[in-house]
Amino acid sequence: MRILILVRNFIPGYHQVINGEWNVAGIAHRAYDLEGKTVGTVGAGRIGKLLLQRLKPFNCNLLYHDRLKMDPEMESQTGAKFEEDLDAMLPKCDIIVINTPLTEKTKGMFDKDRISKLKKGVLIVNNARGAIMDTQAVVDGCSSGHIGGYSGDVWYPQPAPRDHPWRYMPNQAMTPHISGTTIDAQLRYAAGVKDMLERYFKGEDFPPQHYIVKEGQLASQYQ
Ligand SMILES: NC(=O)C1=CN([C@@H]2O[C@H](COP(=O)(O)OP(=O)(O)OC[C@H]3O[C@@H](n4cnc5c(N)ncnc54)[C@H](O)[C@@H]3O)[C@@H](O)[C@H]2O)C=CC1
Repeated sequence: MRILILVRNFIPGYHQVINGEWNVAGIAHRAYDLEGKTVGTVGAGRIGKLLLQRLKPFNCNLLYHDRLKMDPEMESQTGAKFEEDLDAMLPKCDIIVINTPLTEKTKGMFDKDRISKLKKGVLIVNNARGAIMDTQAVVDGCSSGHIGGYSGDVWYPQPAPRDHPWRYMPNQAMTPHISGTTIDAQLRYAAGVKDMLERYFKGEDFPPQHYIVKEGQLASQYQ
């Protein structure tokens, strides 16, 4: 949703409607097709893989960077190419989507230097964690136009204070932290919590993917 909102320049069109305006050229000069664009995901775990599957019908050139290569079946199903070197992948991307956890390694991953090496006009979607970005570097990139659009629902800190600069930078399509909180998702959380509590009181282990810390050790994807 956020990729489409940015690539089609949706938000200014929505504001024109509210403001009683009608200026098609004012939207179109910054609107593009998603087809044919290079989209790279940083992180291809559960969400990154679902994203690649959903992007497949848009006929993009799909790239992914992760600590781990996906299984060959998923690679051939999505057509996504593995990029071992993050800094080799990023400058190829028209659109970058961040899907890694916040860890000691990903904190501040998108700093001024890294952003300066991205394609001019790059679109960035970050629903992962706000602190993966250097806040001011994103503001500067959006203000200069080096970043063509930034969208996400995660901020640092949260709740975002009224004077958080991402509220006021140009070309942003931000929301509060809403991605995981549909009514359907809340039913899944409730069922998941019930299942884990039942297992806990029976003295059973949880499914391995549900551990964040086990016996004092962070799960590998958070290290
Ligand atoms: N905005 C929201 O409402 C939500 C945000 N999230 C965020 O999205 C993140 C991803 O979620 P999932 O896909 O479920 O997690 P996941 O654990 O399935 O996938 C994370 C992937 O990131 C990779 N990774 C970790 N550190 C890396 C590094 N330094 N370099 C490259 N790759 C690295 C891991 O190998 C793994 O494949 C979560 O950690 C969470 O922060 C998740 C759900 C809702």
